[in-house]
Amino acid sequence: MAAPCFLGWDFSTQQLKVIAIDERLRVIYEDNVNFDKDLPEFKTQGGVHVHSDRLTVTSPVLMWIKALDMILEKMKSSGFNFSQVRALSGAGQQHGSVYWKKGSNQILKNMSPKLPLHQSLKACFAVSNSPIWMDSSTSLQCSALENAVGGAQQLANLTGSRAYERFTGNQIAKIYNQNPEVYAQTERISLVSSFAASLFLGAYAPIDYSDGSGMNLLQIWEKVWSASCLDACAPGLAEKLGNPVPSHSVLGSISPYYVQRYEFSPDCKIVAFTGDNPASLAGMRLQEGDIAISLGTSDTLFLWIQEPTPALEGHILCNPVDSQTYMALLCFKNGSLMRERIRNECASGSWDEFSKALSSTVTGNNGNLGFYFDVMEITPEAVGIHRFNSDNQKVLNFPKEVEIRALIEGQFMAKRIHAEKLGYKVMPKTRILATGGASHNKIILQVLSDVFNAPVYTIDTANSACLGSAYRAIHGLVAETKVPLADVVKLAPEPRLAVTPTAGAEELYHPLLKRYAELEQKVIYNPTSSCL
Ligand SMILES: O=C(CO)[C@@H](O)[C@H](O)CF
Repeated sequence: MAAPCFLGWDFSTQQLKVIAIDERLRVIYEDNVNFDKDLPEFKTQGGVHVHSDRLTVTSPVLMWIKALDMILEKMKSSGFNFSQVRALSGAGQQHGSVYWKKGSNQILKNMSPKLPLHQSLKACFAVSNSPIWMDSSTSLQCSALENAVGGAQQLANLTGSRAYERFTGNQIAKIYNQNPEVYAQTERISLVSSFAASLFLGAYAPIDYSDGSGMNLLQIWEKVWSASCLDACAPGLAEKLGNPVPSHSVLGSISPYYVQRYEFSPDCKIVAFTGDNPASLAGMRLQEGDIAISLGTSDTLFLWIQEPTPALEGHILCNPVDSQTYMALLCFKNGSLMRERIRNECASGSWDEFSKALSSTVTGNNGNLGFYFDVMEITPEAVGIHRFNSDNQKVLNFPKEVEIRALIEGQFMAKRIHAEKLGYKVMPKTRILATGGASHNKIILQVLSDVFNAPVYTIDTANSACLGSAYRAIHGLVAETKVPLADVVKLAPEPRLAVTPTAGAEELYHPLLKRYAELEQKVIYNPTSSCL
């Protein structure tokens, strides 16, 4: 009898990835299909089409389906034993939407195992090019939605976020506004995650609470669709969405299509798919009190939050591994490119020199504070470089080593301030899980640890969404027993402790954090005011 295994899928922007793990969580297979390289007939760049208006961004839904056909054939040719798969789950890029044409549920249910998926499903979509998270063409729909529910903060209180152009409700509203006949032909609207789950289920799969939190449509407290939001976007929308489900739900057994064509076991269970960021939270095995910080081109924070306070920045989502709690997502656009520009100007382009300069300056930088936004920042909405001395006077420049510390301390103080605005509380058991380029620099991590007064661990998250999906496949089989995901995956490799807080740092940063928050109000972008 072949040893049981579990599959995790990730339908991300640029590629389709799959990972197989055994019962001891060891990776026994992984593969990917790169949309640009392996499916050139779709002529995508980075997996997407940016339209001529520079605002509309879509991906061909048949490309995603062909990628699945391709990866399953690759697995079959490599001799992968599908019969050993006990359960599978997956992730999809958040916010993207798929529009199934009337009658498609029947086609899904009766796919012939003699044909690849894309041949059976090629006529199933009312919209061939799905809007995805990089789209920003729905500002009118965003304003209409916020007005309909009583404003941006009210919408955030209801759905966890103010209106964002990429969020699915606004995308659906645009399609209804611009192509009512396409909307009328649509029997079912899926997210990328629930669309992918539907392919394996052989029927329409429900949207899970966590990815559903990225639509501006789900009441995150009651976990039901908000009637006022649905009505503001399009008529009869509830029926087209179906009812949302807890993210750990077992949706059913795999479609007979896969049993007959690939020899999956008929008992292989499908666990609800979710968004890529919620799946990454599972893959990083975040627990209550943890903060995951991805230090990349943009810096992203994932937070596990018990009692969130939705704000006009950031996003509160239902937690994918514990439906009684929440997760927050904060994105800081000025991340590594900002750090590299200051490194080039103040440390001759050398990270060693940058680190030496950071080590040579005192914690708290003698009260000098800086805001560094080469591009329009989204958390908060601000742009430009703003420096203040210890008397809160604006200054035009700092000495190079002071500039370097002001940049790093400022970036991390902003993260703590905005995390706490969303309801996060730094607790004695708080761990920071750092990933991404800058997480290899211990001098930078020491500042992070001091600002948060918490130990910093490093983890490799290259496949976190895929791995998190495989973990969630295991968890889904036992979730009804209320076993937490952390217990199910305790055999996974532990994060590595990198640095702990410097004694006295908390007392020093406490007043600085307060000053930073006050000064931030002065630099926030106000198109009508003269420059500061
Ligand atoms: O828009 C985002 C999150 O809100 C992105 O991280 C997408 O999920 C990437 F696929």
